[in-house]
Amino acid sequence: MLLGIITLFPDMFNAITRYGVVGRSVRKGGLVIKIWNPRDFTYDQYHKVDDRPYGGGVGMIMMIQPLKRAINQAKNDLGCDAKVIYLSPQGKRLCQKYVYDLAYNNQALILVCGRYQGIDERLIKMEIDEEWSIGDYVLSGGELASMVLIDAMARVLPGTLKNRNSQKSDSFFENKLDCPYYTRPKIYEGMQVPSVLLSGNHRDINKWRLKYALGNTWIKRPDLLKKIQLTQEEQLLLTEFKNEYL
Ligand SMILES: CCN(CC)Cc1ccc(CNC(=O)c2csc3nc[nH]c(=O)c23)cc1
Repeated sequence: MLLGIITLFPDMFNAITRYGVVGRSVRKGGLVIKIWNPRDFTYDQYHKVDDRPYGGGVGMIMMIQPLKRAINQAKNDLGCDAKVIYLSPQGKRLCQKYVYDLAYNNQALILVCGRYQGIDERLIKMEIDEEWSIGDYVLSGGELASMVLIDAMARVLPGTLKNRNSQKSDSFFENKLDCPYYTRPKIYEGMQVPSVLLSGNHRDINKWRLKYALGNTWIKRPDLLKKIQLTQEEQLLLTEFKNEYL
C-alpha cells in the first residue's frame, strides 16, 4: 500500500516507521510511506504556511497554496487515483470496519494533517475526498491521528502480521473484548493462574477464554454486546459467567 503524508512535522512519523509491525512492513516494502512538508512548497522568504482567519477569531488557519502544491506533488508521485483524506475533528469517527475498508479498497492514500485551528475550507472542497476523526477529544494536529490510522491499517494488510490468526484474534475484529491473559510466574503474591489454562486441554481453554471474553465485554463494554448476535453456546457461557459474577 502506498501512503503519502502531508505534514508540517515529518519527523513525528519516525514513531511508526522505525518500530513494530509498521516499521517491519515499511522495511519489507509492504507499506510505502512518503512524506511532503507544505513548508517546502512556499516561495516567500518566511515560508509562510498559515495566516489569520478572515472574520477574526483565535488561532491561525493553514493556507491553501502550500497544501495544494504538496498534495499535487504527492498525487504525481503516488499516482493520481490516490484518495485524499483529511484527518480532522469534524471527520467521520474511525472504527475497525472503516480501517478494513480504507486498507483494502485503496491502493494509495494521501493523508493531510492539519495544524493550528484547521485548513482553509476551499482546500477541503477542492482536494479532500474524505474527512476522518479518531475520536471526540481535541488533539494538537492530525499527525497522531494519521499514525493511529496507519498502524491500524498496517495490522490488517496481508503480510504485516506474522501469524494471521493474531489479526483474527484482534477482538475488535469480532466486536468482543479480550479474555484475561496470564504468564509466568504461576503464583504471584498468592494469586494463582486459573487452573484450566495450565491444563493443556485446548477445548476447555478455548471455552474458558470465550466465556471470559464475553463476561469482560458484558462488564466493560455492554454497548459492543448489543451489536452482535450471540450463538447458543455464547449465550450459555455468558449466563454461566453472570451467575458466577452476581
Ligand atoms: C474541536 C475543533 N476546533 C474547535 C474550535 C479546534 C481544533 C482543535 C484541534 C484541532 C487539531 N486536531 C486535529 O487535527 C485532528 C485530526 S483527526 C482528530 N481526531 C480527533 N481529534 C482531533 O483533534 C483531530 C483542530 C481544530
